[in-house]
Amino acid sequence: MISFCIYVVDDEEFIRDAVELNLGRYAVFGFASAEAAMAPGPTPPPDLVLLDVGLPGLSGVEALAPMRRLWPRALFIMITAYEDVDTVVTAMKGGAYDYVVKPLHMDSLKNNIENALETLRLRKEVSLLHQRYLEENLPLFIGRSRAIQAVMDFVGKIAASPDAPVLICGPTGTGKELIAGAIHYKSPNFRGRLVTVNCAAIPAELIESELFGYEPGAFSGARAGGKRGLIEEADGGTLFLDEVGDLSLEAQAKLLRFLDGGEFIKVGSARPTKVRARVVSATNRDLAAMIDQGQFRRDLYYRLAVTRVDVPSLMERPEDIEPIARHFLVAMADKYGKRFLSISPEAMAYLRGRPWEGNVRELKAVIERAVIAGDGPELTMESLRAEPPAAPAAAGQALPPLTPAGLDLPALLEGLERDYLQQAEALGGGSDVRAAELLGLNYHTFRYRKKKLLGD
Ligand SMILES: Nc1ncnc2c1ncn2[C@@H]1O[C@H](COP(=O)(O)OP(=O)(O)OP(=O)(O)O)[C@@H](O)[C@H]1O
Repeated sequence: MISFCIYVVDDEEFIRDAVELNLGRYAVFGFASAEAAMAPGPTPPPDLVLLDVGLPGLSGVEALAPMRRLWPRALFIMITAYEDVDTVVTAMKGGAYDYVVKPLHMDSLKNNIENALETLRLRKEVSLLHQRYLEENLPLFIGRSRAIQAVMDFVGKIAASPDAPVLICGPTGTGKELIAGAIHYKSPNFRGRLVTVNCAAIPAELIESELFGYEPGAFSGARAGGKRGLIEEADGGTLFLDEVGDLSLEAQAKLLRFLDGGEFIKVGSARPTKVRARVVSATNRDLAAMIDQGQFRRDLYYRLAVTRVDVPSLMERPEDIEPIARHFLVAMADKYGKRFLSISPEAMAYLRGRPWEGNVRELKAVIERAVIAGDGPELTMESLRAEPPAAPAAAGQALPPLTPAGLDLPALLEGLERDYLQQAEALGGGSDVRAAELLGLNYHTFRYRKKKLLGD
């Protein structure tokens, strides 16, 4: 059971005594003035404050703001001598939770108090759930370098302000998406959804309807029931714009309008829709150079980069290679049901010396391949040098003929695409750039398809 501390701030002693007497199961402390309640002392900070409006010295309404600063989690019930609408409105606007009118009737006061305590109980429960949810969902971000520790400190700080936009910059495979997830799950926005938009993978002509949605019948080919846009899906949560540097100038202008007012107009609608979501964006492109070349809007950059975090390449933080390699060794051994306990000194020296153009993603692929190839318990040079595993040959199999029974073309095409993606991954030897080339795909489209069909 959660125990609560209640302050009664009233200059009438019998009111303080009556509340204390009636709420004996809580820790109740009485004060004759606001100043006395706020003075440093041995009493614990309150969860609930019953605050008389007509106090000597600072009035209850005047004391509300400094008290809320002092005890930001507490709830306030104002006590007024008569139902003075102006005073009550001012107090409620100032953040009071409720009010009661004198003369006090203990039964109804108890009701007001129990309601407030129920709200506090729910808040505490939500915060415990958040804690548990964090333990289950928070991505594990490994790294002992000062640069990565600074990134983690930053994530902890930014999480507290749920509306501030964040721009994450850094080369491919450095964990930008992981950081976006950490920002979402650590902030109060965790109650809403984390919606990821891969800006590079959505064709320019579709970006508007994907982001903003459309009304029924907005254009020919539109779904009969209309469509909720991704921004709306992120209401109350986080909108993660991955590869934001790939947005067309037209889409940039529309996004800017949303960032300026929190409002947007769905295709085919006359009314604006309002959404509150934190916008986290990421890019591995040089936005400053793109601004100079007129490919990225400067005004949009400033709106996105209210706070900015730069993630260095793995080569710039070589001290992270070892812990990350060990982390993936454990994860991959678990995934493939193998027993790997260590990495040989020779293999570790090799890992430290590689250029890691694909950064952590490439390191992960190399460890995964070595675990598949080796037997354990030590990861050796031999398993690191092993050829990439052969990809399934299903793509080469004959396609089923179309018969009167019909076939599921989307599923068939998806299976075919999955096979080719796996083959390209294996042939690319851990480099997504090479794998994309092998399939004649733009790198970002490859990454998007791979994430969608293969899960990373
Ligand atoms: N510090 C880290 N600790 C553990 N895993 C990491 C770390 N950094 C990256 N990873 C892993 O590496 C892979 C690539 O990370 P992620 O997709 O977040 O990179 P990215 O910077 O968003 O890449 P891109 O710019 O190509 O989209 C993921 O599997 C991620 O879990």
